[in-house]
Amino acid sequence: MLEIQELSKSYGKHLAVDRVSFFVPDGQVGILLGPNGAGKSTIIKSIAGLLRYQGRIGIQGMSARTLEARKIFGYVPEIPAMFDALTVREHVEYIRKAYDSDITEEEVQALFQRFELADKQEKLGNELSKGMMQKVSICCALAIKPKVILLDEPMVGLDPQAIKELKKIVLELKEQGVTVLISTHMLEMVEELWDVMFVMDQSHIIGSYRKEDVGEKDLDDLFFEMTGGEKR
Ligand SMILES: Nc1ncnc2c1ncn2[C@@H]1O[C@H](COP(=O)(O)OP(=O)(O)OP(=O)(O)O)[C@@H](O)[C@H]1O
Repeated sequence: MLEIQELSKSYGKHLAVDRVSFFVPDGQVGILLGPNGAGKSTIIKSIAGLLRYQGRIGIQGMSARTLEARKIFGYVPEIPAMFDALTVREHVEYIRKAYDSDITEEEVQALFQRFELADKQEKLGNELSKGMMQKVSICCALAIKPKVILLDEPMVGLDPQAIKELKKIVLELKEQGVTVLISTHMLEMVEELWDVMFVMDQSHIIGSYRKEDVGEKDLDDLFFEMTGGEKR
């Protein structure tokens, strides 16, 4: 589970996230949906421990600042960061060791197969395309076998096959009871995945929905109603 209480973050005088609170239960997919600059990445980076913030972030009931909490969550940043001198395989190996993960070699190979990285395992970080880096970054986060996973705009830069695979993986994680938080500005990317949706605009959550309450209503209509925009 992921619990955010009164999270605020300023960059200098600019308040990027203003007293945001939300909760994603075990085995559910939460979506942070909003336009560019709404504050989604700032929330995700705060949860990942990359920023100083005000408020409380709980992961499985523990403060996100604790080592115990950090050991059980995976994070896929918006912009993947690779080690230039490590191969694809070594990236995953590094994470496996750092997190003392019990992921097996077979499971690592299965992940590489799913993301079409099996024949790229010996390529170095600085020899990868942007999309390949994104795939390695996803494999690294999954190699932790996390209880909570944060995916910041994960579909951007991925090819259609990888998007399909990632969506399948998100549904599998959900089945396993993992808590997933995905940020996106593209509603159509998460339509079949979400359980709880937090719509953000200008540093705030302006509305939240649970899938069971929305029923058959058109999500686009709800979203544009809330943000005051026009439907495409
Ligand atoms: N390092 C930074 N220094 C100063 N301002 C920042 C910094 N990072 C983000 N901001 C500002 O904070 C606000 C929220 O940015 P954030 O990246 O969280 O938005 P976002 O919803 O993730 O947007 P996008 O969809 O474009 O990734 C924006 O106004 C942005 O300009």
